Amino acid sequence: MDIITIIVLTGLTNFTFGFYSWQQISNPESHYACKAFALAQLIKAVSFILYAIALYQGHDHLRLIANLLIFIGCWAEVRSYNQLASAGLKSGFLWAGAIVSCSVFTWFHFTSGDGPNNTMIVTSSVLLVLPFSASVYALYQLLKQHPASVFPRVLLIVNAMIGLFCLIRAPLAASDAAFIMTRPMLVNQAFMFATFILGLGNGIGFIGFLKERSDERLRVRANIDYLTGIYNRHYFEQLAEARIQTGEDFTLYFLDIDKFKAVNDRYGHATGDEVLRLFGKLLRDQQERHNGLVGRLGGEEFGILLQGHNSASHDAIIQQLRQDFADLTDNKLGQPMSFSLGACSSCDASSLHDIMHNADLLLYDAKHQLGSR
Ligand SMILES: Nc1nc2c(ncn2[C@@H]2O[C@H](COP(=O)(O)OP(=O)(O)OP(=O)(O)O)[C@@H](O)[C@H]2O)c(=O)[nH]1
Repeated sequence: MDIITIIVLTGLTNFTFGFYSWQQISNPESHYACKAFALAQLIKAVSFILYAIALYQGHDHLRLIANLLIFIGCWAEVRSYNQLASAGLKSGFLWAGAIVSCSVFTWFHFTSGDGPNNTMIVTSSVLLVLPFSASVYALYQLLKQHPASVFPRVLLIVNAMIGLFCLIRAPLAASDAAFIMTRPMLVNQAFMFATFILGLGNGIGFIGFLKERSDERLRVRANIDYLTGIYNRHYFEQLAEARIQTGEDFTLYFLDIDKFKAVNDRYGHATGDEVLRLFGKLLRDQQERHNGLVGRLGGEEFGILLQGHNSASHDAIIQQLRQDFADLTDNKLGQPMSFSLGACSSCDASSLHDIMHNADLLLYDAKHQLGSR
């Protein structure tokens, strides 16, 4: 395919992904790296279109502008990957990279004679190795953080591939004075095709990664109680049902904080929230220690599922929970708080519904006794 056609296609690809990413900036589920990525793609889109025009018309200064925009676009892309992976590359380094690349290229442009020539190809190839290496570094960090995701791998492969291509192209161009972009050479066509694949891979990899990330966040949010950070009722029941299906023996405890309304009334709703968070954290610690399952069932009512039947070990766990909750609330409010509970084991009922119903009745009895005291 004609090299100018490939360049135009590359520009259009960058434009498409840039436009889409730009629209995603205002999406609250998006990542802040989206802005740098969108800018990078749009800058590269403009640069490739200008480059195609410059080569077509033999316009030297337009070719210079297009090349400078490519450097800026590549460094902006490094910035987006750096933000996405929190890779720790300093902002000053990225700015310096862009400024040095543009300055060196401009100097060679004016000293290497008119028209496209091999010096310019060597210069641009060498200068592009640095941003691609920095991108590879940041994307490697991203891959380490998300080893199960295919998208960081795609990004890493296309950026490493084009960086390697630049490394190979530089000595090839240096050894051949006739090595110019407008000459229909296989290496040039292959390089531009690789650039097209890079544009495609970057767009698919970046947008795919953001989509995967936002899906995961939504999934977590749908299952987690926003205040306490433990599972919500719906997900708690789902996981408990799954344990029934596998035939696991367990005991379900319903816990309801006593006199909670008085905390709200006396100290305010924010303090009430903090007590709930604190209780949620205590339960989560138990979940981690005992491979249990905990959830907020609503208001100041919580569920804890412990493996096995009611036993001395369960009593010890509940006792520890009571003690920790009393100590923490005593410290915070100057009065120890407690909770009532009702329990039912999986061998005393045939369905989750019945287990929960029994536990609820026993909790109700416990509350009733507390009220009549
Ligand atoms: N701060 C806060 N309060 C909540 C939340 N959800 C429910 N509540 C409050 O929890 C209180 C529950 O009141 P009650 O059902 O009377 O419970 P209680 O005061 O603990 O009484 P007993 O259970 O009988 O000991 C109500 O005042 C609700 O407004 C929440 O997310 N945050």
